[in-house]
Amino acid sequence: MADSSVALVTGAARGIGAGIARRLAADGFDLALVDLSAPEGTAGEVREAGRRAVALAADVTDRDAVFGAVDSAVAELGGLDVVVNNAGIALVGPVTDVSADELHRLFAVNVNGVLWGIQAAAASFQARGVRGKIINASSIAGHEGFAMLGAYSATKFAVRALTQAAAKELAAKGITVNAYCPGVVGTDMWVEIDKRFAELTGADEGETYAKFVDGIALGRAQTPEDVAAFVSYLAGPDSDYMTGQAGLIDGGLVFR
Ligand SMILES: NC(=O)C1=CN([C@@H]2O[C@H](COP(=O)(O)OP(=O)(O)OC[C@H]3O[C@@H](n4cnc5c(N)ncnc54)[C@H](O)[C@@H]3O)[C@@H](O)[C@H]2O)C=CC1
Ligand SMILES: CC(=O)C(C)=O
Repeated sequence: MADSSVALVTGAARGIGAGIARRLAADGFDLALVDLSAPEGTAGEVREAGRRAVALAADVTDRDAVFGAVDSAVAELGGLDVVVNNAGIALVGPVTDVSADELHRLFAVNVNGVLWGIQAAAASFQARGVRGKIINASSIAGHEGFAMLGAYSATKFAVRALTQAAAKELAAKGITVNAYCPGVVGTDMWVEIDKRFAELTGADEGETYAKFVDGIALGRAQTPEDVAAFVSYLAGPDSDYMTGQAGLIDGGLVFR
């Protein structure tokens, strides 16, 4: 990888996005970090690792804001080679009860946000003649519909569809598009999922998380670093011949 490679990561303030930022910094990338509020903490970690970082506030549901973040990354860091559309939210509840407002918000973040990121990345790569890489957050829930996570699962299936179609459309330009599909990662998102399961089903707090982790063949919950190691591969030259894939990285939970 060239010394000046730049990656942009959305949802970089915490959890998997922060883990990806730390890993890509260790790989030698400079980082543009995007979240609802500028993720200064993660940017500080990247700088401590010896790489340049800019922290940008943008809501991924806002197409103009996403294009603006990509433009800022290029302007402030002198280029952009990799875009990781990681930001996402969860929604727990039976498919029979999901409201129109909940569904609208969920799709706005998890699907529209990824689509705006693909569009902004593709436009920027093509304008600069960069054979860039676009990497999207799907999930085990993008390969299997999970009870109480049906609407969320639908958004992650949609991310796989966008990944496949964009890969086909952009291959001739030398741009690859892939997705990562984590399993049960011990982030704030899972704290919220577990709490909501408890409220809705009467399970004890911690019980749902423990049950999911129990199903993992490798016998432990996943860390952001486990996910980031796969994203590092997708962002680097070793994955140059891979496009349109949505790879499971889940410790052995969903087998496809
Ligand atoms: N935690 C898990 O077990 C799994 C997570 N994933 C996916 O990985 C991605 C990251 O998940 P986690 O780190 O666990 O989540 P998290 O909830 O810990 O962090 C998500 C980050 O995204 C940001 N964000 C949310 N909405 C945003 C918006 N509209 N614009 C900009 N930033 C926004 C949040 O502020 C937060 O910093 C998500 O797409 C999630 O669906 C997939 C499979 C498993
Ligand atoms: C949060 C998530 O994607 C699952 C299924 O754990």
